Amino acid sequence: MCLVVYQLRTAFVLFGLYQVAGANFFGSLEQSEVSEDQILKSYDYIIAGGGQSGLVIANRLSEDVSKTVLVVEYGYFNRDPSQLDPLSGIAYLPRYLFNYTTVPQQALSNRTSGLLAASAVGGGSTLNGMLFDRAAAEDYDNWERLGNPGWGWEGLLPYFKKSTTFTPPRVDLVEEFNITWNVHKAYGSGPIQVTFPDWQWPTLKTQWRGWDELGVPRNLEGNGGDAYGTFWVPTNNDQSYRRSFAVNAYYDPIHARPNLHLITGYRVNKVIIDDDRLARAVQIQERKADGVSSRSSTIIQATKEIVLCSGWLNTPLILQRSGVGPASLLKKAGVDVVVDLPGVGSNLQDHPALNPAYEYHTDLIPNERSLYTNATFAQWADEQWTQRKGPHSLGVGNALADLPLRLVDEDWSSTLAVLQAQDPSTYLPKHYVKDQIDGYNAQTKLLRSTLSKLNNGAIEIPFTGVNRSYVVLEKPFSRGNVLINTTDLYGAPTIDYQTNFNPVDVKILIAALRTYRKWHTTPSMMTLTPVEIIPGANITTDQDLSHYIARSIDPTSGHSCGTASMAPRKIGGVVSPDLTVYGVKGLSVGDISIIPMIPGTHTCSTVYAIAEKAADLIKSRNIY
Ligand SMILES: Cc1cc2nc3c(=O)[nH]c(=O)nc-3n(C[C@H](O)[C@H](O)[C@H](O)COP(=O)(O)OP(=O)(O)OC[C@H]3O[C@@H](n4cnc5c(N)ncnc54)[C@H](O)[C@@H]3O)c2cc1C
Repeated sequence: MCLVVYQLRTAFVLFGLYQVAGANFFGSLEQSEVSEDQILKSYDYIIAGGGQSGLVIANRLSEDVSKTVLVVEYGYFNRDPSQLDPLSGIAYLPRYLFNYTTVPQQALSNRTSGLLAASAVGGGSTLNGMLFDRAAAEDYDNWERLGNPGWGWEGLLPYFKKSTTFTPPRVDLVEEFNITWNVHKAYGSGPIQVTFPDWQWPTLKTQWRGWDELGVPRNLEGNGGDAYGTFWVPTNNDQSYRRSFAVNAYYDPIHARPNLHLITGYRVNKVIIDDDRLARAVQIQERKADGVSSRSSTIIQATKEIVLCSGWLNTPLILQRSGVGPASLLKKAGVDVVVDLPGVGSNLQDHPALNPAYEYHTDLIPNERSLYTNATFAQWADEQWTQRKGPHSLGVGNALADLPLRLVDEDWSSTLAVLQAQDPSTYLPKHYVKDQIDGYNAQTKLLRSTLSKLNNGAIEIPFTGVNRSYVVLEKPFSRGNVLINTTDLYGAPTIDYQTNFNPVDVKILIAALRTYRKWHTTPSMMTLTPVEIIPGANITTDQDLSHYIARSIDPTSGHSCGTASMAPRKIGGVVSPDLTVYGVKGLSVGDISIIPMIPGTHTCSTVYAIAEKAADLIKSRNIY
């Protein structure tokens, strides 16, 4: 009897959805996209945020045609074809980003900073740099060691593979540049296409030799758990070097599913949680250019689960507006406390990055500048690109040096000893309670052990055959936070990275800048006659280097995470290893916020794996 009722209900819902989707096909909205008037009163699953993780989870949950899925996305589609080209990865269009700034960063001469939080269908994957790498196995194993069974490298590898398909580049390029990879170890047959471009600058070979001469070991495949030393990294492009991302890989192929709805230009204001602490519905509201909506808000019910995928910035804000967060903050903001969960919005981490530069006086030709200085070469490059070949297929580059602390800092053991001797509360945000301090202690204990090993990186230096690079802090010890505006719940939040607040971060960065210089003194690099431009060869003392760092470091590489951290509740966690929010039923998080300790990698590939795993976890607890 129950089964019959269930089938009737499902058939009714599917019929309703099919009608709506059919109507969209002839309208201005994309198929599967609905307007507010077409939206149903209730869905099995509601996903807050149609960014990178949201679209993966929407795809997987709607595979079961008996389940209805609604995705609510604040941003809009970006269907401009140029957004698929490799160079789009360095032009972060402001209209697809949230427009907030941080509070003054105390350790950065009180500078404020912009931030990178995507606001578009496909989220970060729609505009990111497309470098497609993963961290060393050790970094994910630390998530598991922190108290998250199933989230180590072995637990994530099937999901890394499930999300990705690798295609080798042309053979002569492979031979000329000694490009290496290991399909079996790293890749599967998933929706995201990855490959190497059709071009590399000749100077890249010199740079590789420089790292060899410095004693940095080469790894054949970084994406198989060995992301340390030097290694090649593919980009998430298809074989015509077009961006392969959450929209064209996970959404477009299934956009006509009748059980899937997507509404764009709407904000999830909050989750409505009943007296039994069951998440029952979301309140959504139309977005307007000036941020003010003319319409009143609408409530949509979820019968199985609400999944927050609004990213590192907005997932904690939605939780806080819903009454889940630090009680003292919520009371100040006039929000009724549903669950006092101090970790919501804390534990913010990113990869602070410096951008030093050299002039190569005897650079190889052609080089990147040839595109502007040599008309014949530029014309040839343009012609090549009409066949989707040549220099324009190269985006952000494909080689990384991921340097273990021991190769960066001669004094590494005393650096780690400084950490051990620290009173952690000195450098943590002032509102941290005991559980959070205990959690931070657990993290630093793991990081001290990890950084004493050679199987992971403390500093990343991408090299692309050009004369400038980034020096990136992979495992920062400073922690920040994202807190709602207590006078206007939808106003600009308080965003504080506390970049370099812990002096150990500065110590490691100084050692890294010196290593970067040392690389330029190797015999191979000296053939380029490099002359330091930024920060400048006259900046040599620790004090001068730390001033340069404070003046110029960018607090973000676009890898912000940790603000709804997966960890035991007694050490400040927000979600359990099954990704459900502590203290609330029917509510989970499936995006980058759940990362407890930032991995030493660009985060896109890791987010695909998290979202794929999240979808399996959600399905497994909602079988009926
Ligand atoms: C500019 C930039 C460059 C990057 N470069 C690289 C790179 O080269 N390589 C790499 O590996 N990684 C890179 N990253 C990181 C990577 O893209 C992100 O870590 C990843 O996309 C995060 O996915 P997510 O699903 O957690 O969040 P997002 O993809 O950001 O999705 C969150 C979505 O939620 C929506 N949203 C927010 N609030 C609400 C609300 N209240 N209601 C409804 N919807 C809401 C947003 O509009 C957004 O679409 C970059 C990121 C950025 C921003």
